[in-house]
Amino acid sequence: MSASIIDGKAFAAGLRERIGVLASAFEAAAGRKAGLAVVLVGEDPASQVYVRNKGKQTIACGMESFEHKLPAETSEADLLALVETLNADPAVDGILVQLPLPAHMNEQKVIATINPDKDVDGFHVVNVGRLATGLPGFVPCTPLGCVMLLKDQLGSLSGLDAVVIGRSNIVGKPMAQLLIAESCTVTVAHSRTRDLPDVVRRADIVVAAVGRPEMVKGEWIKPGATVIDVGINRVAGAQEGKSRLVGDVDFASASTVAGAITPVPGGVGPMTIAVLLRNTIVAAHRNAGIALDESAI
Ligand SMILES: Nc1nc2c(c(=O)[nH]1)N[C@@H](CN(C=O)c1ccc(C(=O)N[C@@H](CCC(=O)O)C(=O)O)cc1)CN2
Repeated sequence: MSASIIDGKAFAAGLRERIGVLASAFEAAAGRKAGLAVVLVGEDPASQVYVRNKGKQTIACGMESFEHKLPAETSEADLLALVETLNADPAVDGILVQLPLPAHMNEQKVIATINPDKDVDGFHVVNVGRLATGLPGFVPCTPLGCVMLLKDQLGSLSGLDAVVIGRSNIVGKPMAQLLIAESCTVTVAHSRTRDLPDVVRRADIVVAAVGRPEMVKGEWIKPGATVIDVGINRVAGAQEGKSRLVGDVDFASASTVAGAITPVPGGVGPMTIAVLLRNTIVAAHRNAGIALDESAI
């Protein structure tokens, strides 16, 4: 292996520490804690773990956690009513509805109901527009976490060739916008891209967010490139009945060619919740009209 391993778990721990300091200062200045409301509909096991971890980490950082767990058969109207209640609650600075939602609910409609200034997931179309036009808003947590890791690793990203594999609203598209804002030359690749290995081979930065286990091979990677693996895929383990997590990148081969690479688990994943807490403390300051140097977090 030649690549250095980008330790997202350690970076996320450092970020949470900085947020903890800001959260105490916010409480002293505002006379209340910053508050994050997380809504879970249904019993998806992975979502239950993520929501539990969000609650625990929110409290550990000195913020207030409001958890709302609704049964899978909750009507869309009831969920929208809860979101409206949270929009109106001054103790709630950030609102997150855990995805995926049950099939009978329209995710876009639910997201559109969240007040954009409490949309700490950055999924509301107003925040999508703000990101695209360079206005202050909220940026989706996973791609913002990827950019934080990239800047920590490389310093300036200006002028670098970046390939984002995947064009989802949650990761691929905002990732491309963020890299453009960092003055990268960005290519967004997807299932219809012709000669993907050749496209990837030109990139100084590769962000893989396709949801296909170990799809990106070492021989696709330009020597010395920085590889960010957003994939979290559970596959069968070596032992019968056991599973293991792998990314969208074939770590074994890619790590012999890349200059730096994120592992799965322990790379991008832990950044998602840490950045959510970052967005929440930012929302709290904005909502309370208290100044904060957001670029320093
Ligand atoms: N409303 C939202 N829903 C979802 C989001 C989101 O950002 N907002 N992202 C994902 C799930 N997610 C947080 O919600 C999340 C995913 C992964 C991790 C993480 O720490 N992963 C670990 C491995 C965890 C494991 O063992 O399974 C890692 O990669 O090291 C945290 C949060 C979808 N829904």
